[in-house]
Amino acid sequence: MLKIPSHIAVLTSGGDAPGMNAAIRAVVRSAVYYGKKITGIYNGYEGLINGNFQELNSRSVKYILNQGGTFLKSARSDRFRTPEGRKQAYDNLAKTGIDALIVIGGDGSFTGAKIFSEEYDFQVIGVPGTIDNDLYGTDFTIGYDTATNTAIECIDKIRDTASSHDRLFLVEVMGRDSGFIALRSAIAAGALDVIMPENDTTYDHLVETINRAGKNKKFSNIIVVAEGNKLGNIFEISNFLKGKFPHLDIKVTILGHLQRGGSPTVYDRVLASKLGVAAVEGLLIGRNKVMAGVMHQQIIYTPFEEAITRKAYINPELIRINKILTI
Ligand SMILES: Nc1ncnc2c1ncn2[C@@H]1O[C@H](COP(=O)(O)OP(=O)(O)O)[C@@H](O)[C@H]1O
Ligand SMILES: O=P(O)(O)OC[C@H]1O[C@](O)(COP(=O)(O)O)[C@@H](O)[C@@H]1O
Ligand SMILES: [Mg+2]
Repeated sequence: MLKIPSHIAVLTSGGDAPGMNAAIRAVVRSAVYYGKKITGIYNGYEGLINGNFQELNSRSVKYILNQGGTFLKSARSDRFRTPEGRKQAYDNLAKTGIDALIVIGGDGSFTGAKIFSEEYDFQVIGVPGTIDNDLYGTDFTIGYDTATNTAIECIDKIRDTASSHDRLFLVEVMGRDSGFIALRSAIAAGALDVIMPENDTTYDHLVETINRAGKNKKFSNIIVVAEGNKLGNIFEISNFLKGKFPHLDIKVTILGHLQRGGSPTVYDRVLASKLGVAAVEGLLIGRNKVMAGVMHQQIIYTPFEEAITRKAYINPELIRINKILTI
């Protein structure tokens, strides 16, 4: 028989992402709208284990829609990886009368959520919040659009100085195991090439690309490097290229955590609002162990198992387009 939850909890986990606040707001307001009790858990799974709970109401989430970060704070919790940690987490939920949980996070958070939900037969829904966009079951994750906008704002600035000095810049963007941020920012910023885990770039290919640029009289260039690429770290790549092209002035810039902050874009605010409502409505119709996502403009619920194990799709057409446009 379908058990409808009466008291929902929400937490943010893993790397923070712009738009997480908008998602929390949407969860809290829709829970209130449907007459449910709603509790915020601070510090992700660490707060779940420590009992760091706070009951929320619709006014608790005012003025956060446009704020980066997450007011509930986030954490990476080693204790939640242990059965003892998860037992403590369950005891705290049970003691507080919470009967459903919404986890806003990425692949790691959903792996933990799946294990916890199975261990304790606890109803859990995920909301994809990560700048990496590395989840199957949603076209965009919350934060990805803002992060790429931040990245291209920075790369545009690098472009100015690269052009003044006829330099080659290697720019590292985030993406622990994926090239989504790299590919999208490369296209938007007109980068000469992009090195990411999905395209197995070789040193030979890089040499060929730089030679081609020289022949086509492109004297200032940007190559976007995803941190998770398989060729090597950005300094190794730079040293190799310096050896091959001693006449080129080659510089390295690492954008790093800049990409994780800032006010969310309209796209991320709207996506977070849709997904926060979808998560609560999903719980109310009995969905469990699934992630709410938007694919082709439609809300869909994908089992955690698929969301974390199936590969999020990098569109090879974008790689082809970038090659054509940087001739
Ligand atoms: N195999 C696992 N078992 C239990 N918890 C996990 C597991 N993998 C990840 N988690 C929990 O999820 C948290 C967030 O995962 P992480 O990979 O850091 O971020 P994200 O969710 O953004 O991908 C981890 O710190 C840990 O507490
Ligand atoms: O902030 P930290 O802990 O240094 O982690 C950096 C990692 O987090 C990310 O920014 C986001 O990844 P997650 O959302 O999976 O946590 C990655 O791109 C990056 O590799
Ligand atoms: Mg992740």
